[in-house]
Amino acid sequence: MKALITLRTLKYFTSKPRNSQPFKSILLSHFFSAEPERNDSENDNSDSVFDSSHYTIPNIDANTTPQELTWDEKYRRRADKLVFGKETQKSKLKILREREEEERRRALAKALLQAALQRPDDEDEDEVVREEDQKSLSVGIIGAPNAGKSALTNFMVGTKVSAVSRKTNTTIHEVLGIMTKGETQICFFDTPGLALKSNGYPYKDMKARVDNAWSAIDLYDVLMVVFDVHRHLTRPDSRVVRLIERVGTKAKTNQKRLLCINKVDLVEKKKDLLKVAEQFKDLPGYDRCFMISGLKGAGVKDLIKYLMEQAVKRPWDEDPVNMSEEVMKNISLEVVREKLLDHVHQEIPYGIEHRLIDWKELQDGSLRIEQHFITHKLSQRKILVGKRGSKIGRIGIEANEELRSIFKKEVHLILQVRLK
Ligand SMILES: Nc1nc2c(ncn2[C@@H]2O[C@H](COP(=O)(O)OP(=O)(O)OP(=O)(O)O)[C@@H](O)[C@H]2O)c(=O)[nH]1
Repeated sequence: MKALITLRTLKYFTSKPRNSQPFKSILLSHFFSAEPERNDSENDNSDSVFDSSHYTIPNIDANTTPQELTWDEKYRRRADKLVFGKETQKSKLKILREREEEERRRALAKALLQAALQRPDDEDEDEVVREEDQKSLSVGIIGAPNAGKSALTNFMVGTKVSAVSRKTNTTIHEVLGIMTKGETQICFFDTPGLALKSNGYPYKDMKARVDNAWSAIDLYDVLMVVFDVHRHLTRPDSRVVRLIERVGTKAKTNQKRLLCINKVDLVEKKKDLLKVAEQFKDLPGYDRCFMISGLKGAGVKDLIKYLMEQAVKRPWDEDPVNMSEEVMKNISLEVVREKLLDHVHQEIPYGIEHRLIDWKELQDGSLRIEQHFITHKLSQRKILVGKRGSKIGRIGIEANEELRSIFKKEVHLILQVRLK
């Protein structure tokens, strides 16, 4: 009888709606971690590969309806009657129905939550704007490492375009983020963090990287300097003030420059913010100063409004409905990199080569993405792979789930850790 109850309980969970997968995931992960220990030799690559098809990933489709129970109701009633008697059978069925109802309620609540979280701008997406009506603006975002450039870009664009993490210099290349609203399209360029000496000029060893960033900034219609006000109030850095001053003194008459005093949410005493505003109020070369929190969104609406007003009549650079493949590829790299940084706390991610190896749209509309981490140290490979592939597996599961929700399609992510 116990066996029958267990069987029925298991059957209940496995016949639950698709959006209640975590239980299955727990089961699978338990089975996975119970695998016999394998030999982690240099040539044994089996545990260094994460393949999303081996894992169950929660379905995020809001329209998912609970699946029907697969066991025929007639046989269920007969079996329950024989085993439990009439009354018990009724109450068991009642419990099952209540659970189903609860699942349905949860699915509905989730769908409502998703609808509420959707940006109102999404309504504009299907509108076709004639080329002669289109307006464009290019915005370069510049600032000291960790100032919050990536978080602000992500907030404005609405998708993950840049890896956000607690470590500095996480932005490894320029990533384009696009915001299209009505007739206006704004392209954001996220520049790598600039490390500066106290005179406001770059260190020699960083020169190539920094020169790149500096030479690009003249090309933008608007240049936004992002500045971490919390850091300024707690651990002031003269290099950052010099960076702000230096950008202001660069002569370029038709380029608008903005100062974004960021992370205001971290400042407890608001009068401290006034002091900072006072300090920068007569700064030459800047058109506007905004107090914002790029992470929480405070003040970002005003900033976007200002940017929309600066847009000029010029055809859009990007198709607003379909993300260009190049942007999607960058997003896939950034999302995986962000998960890597979340799970590997040592400095090693910076020494590891991270490459997109394959990108294919499959016949069923899903995406097959293969990325490799390449290292020349066996010790680094071991850290990345984790015990019996647990670390690379976790990175893969989380990245896969996020990519599915960004691209709104099935993603088959394959990650591999290789030795050079
Ligand atoms: N509280 C708070 N934290 C923020 C805000 N903006 C960014 N952060 C955090 O600050 C850290 C750095 O943010 P990033 O967006 O990666 O900074 P970045 O300027 O792009 O950094 P680099 O890539 O190193 O140049 C992350 O931990 C963010 O979550 C903000 O407005 N408020």
